[in-house]
This record gives sequence, structure tokens and C-alpha cells, in this order.
Amino acid sequence: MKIALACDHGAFEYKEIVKEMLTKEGHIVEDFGCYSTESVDYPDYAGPAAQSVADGKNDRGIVICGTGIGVSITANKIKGIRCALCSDPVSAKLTREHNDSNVLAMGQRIIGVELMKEIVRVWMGTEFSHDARHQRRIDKVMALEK
Ligand SMILES: O=C(CO)[C@H](O)[C@H](O)[C@H](O)COP(=O)(O)O
Repeated sequence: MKIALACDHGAFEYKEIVKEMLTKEGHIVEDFGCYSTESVDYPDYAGPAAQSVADGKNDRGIVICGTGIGVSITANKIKGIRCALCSDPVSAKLTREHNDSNVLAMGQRIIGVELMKEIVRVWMGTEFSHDARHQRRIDKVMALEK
């Protein structure tokens, strides 16, 4: 899969870990930055990463900041994006099955590294259920963008 990856200074460490993990698994990762722990503004990184998913240049995106909130708010401003902020693997599974989320947000200051990796593994490995009730609800959410 082609994955857009972005973070701010509060999550540079986790972004690098996710990049290594996904690359080892054979995914193609497009790194939208940031590239150090120097203070930056999360919309400058999460915005372009989410836009690349909306444009079809990447299949999915993963965005990380201190809490995951700033990057998730940003990603969800982009038309076509369903970004889910997850701090547990159950939510990561259900947001793929029920919401067909195309961007995952997490917070480096909120969850430990092993939990973060498990959330990524589960979210990456779960498909949308294609159940009619979920599709109907997604269609209603996406209709709000018009
Ligand atoms: O948007 C956030 C808060 O919900 C993120 O956690 C940011 O990473 C955070 O605001 C950055 O804070 P800092 O004090 O500039 O490191």
C-alpha cells in the first residue's frame, strides 16, 4: 500500500518508527515531515499528507502529533478524508470496519510505543466491512461535505 505519513515536532520519534515499520513490511511510505524535533505547526504537515490521500496519490495516511488531536482536526478538514484518532486497537479495528477511515491519527504524548505499533498493525490490516448500514452512514457523513 502507499501510505502518507506526517507528524509535528511532538511526534517525530513515532513517525520515524512507523516509517521503518511500514517500509520493512513492503509498503511505500511518502514522508511529509516534519524531519526533526524543532517546533513546527502540525497543519503544515498533516494537511498535505491528508490531501495526498484525498487526491488518490496515497492509499491511506497516518498522522501523529503530541495528542493526535491537532493532526486529526487538520486531516478531517480535507474533503474526502475520514480521519480516526485512535488510542487503542479495538477502535483502530472498528474504525476500519465501520467508518472505512482513510487516515489514522495518534498521539505520541498519549500512548506508549508498543501500543502505537499495535494500533498501526491492526488499522493497516483491517478492511472495511462493506456492510450496507455502514456504507449508508459513511455516505451521509460524506454528503455533509457538499
Ligand atoms: O495539537 C496538539 C494538541 O492537541 C498537539 O498535541 C501538538 O503536538 C501540540 O499542541 C504541540 O504543543 P507544543 O507545546 O508546541 O509542543
